[in-house]
Amino acid sequence: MTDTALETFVRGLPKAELHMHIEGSLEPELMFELAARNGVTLPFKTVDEIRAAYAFSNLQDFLDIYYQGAGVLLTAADFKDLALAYFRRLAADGGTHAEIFFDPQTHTDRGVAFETVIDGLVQGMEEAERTLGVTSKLILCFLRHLDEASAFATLEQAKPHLSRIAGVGLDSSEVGHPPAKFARVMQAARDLGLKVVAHAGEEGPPAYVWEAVDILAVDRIDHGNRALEDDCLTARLVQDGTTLTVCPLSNLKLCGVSDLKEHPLKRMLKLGLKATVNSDDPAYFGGYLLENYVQTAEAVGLTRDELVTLAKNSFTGSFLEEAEKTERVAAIDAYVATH
Ligand SMILES: Nc1ncnc2[nH]cnc12
Ligand SMILES: [Zn+2]
Repeated sequence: MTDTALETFVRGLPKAELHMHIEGSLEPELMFELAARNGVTLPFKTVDEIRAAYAFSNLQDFLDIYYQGAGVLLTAADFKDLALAYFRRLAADGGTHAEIFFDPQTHTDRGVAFETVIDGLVQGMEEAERTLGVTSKLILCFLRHLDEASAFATLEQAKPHLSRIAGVGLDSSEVGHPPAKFARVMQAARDLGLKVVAHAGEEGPPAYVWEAVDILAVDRIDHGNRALEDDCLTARLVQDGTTLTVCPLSNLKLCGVSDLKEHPLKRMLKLGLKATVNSDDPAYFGGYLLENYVQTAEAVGLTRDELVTLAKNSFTGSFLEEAEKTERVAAIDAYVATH
């Protein structure tokens, strides 16, 4: 396939995104607009100055600037605008469903009410479904650099809103904060009927992926790249059919791989792992969903069949109802039969 044929094919392929932090979709332009609207002073004067600051050598480098950027989000309207901007980009990329992460502690710790965050996001999600036909679910992430008590307090705040939350996750600084630190709060979330996911093996060792699997009994692993260092763990993930939400451009920007050509996505598929493609924090990592597919396909030489597998995995690995998954996969088959 030529570059444009590849892009056209993937754009038309129905796809879900399962790993995207809504705060990580805050583009510099919207950051300035919200800063002006809310009277927040940014340490940058121009959009170009912000983009120039997006040179990271590891996860922590990125997180420092990402938490600072989120400081412009104050009202429900801000969260709604943020969500809608993301859904418009996703729809333009041929995305039809998203399961988005949000980090309540980033906001409640600076005095923004949990309700403000979730009300705004849900308004954006509802409008996106109405106007763009994009469906979505919310995954509440606990910040793993904070303690268990803070995670429990956040789960308590979430209780009146459980009908709007599909699951809980673990994000932020991985190394030094293993999944076991959150075993009890993740179990409490599961007891409330929530799905459980966790970032693991992004920078952390295979032992953290084992903990996510054995201690948290996760429904999906977010990233999972370093699981490949352990054959036994890889075999377990294949056997369990665990979905990995892989984020190639994020891995490149945070120096998990030094060149996209070295990205393990194709290897994961060949090993039988149920990998998906995702953008993680698209405003910071230089590409939304389509760019992640296309740039990775070009770099590692994904076949048309592999692209179709990735798109199907994004629905079968989602938290949609089984009947809905079947319909979404049928839509992919219908597209592939005619393109
Ligand atoms: N890639 C990532 N890893 C961990 N925490 C995050 N929060 C936002 N993006 C993240
Ligand atoms: Zn992430």
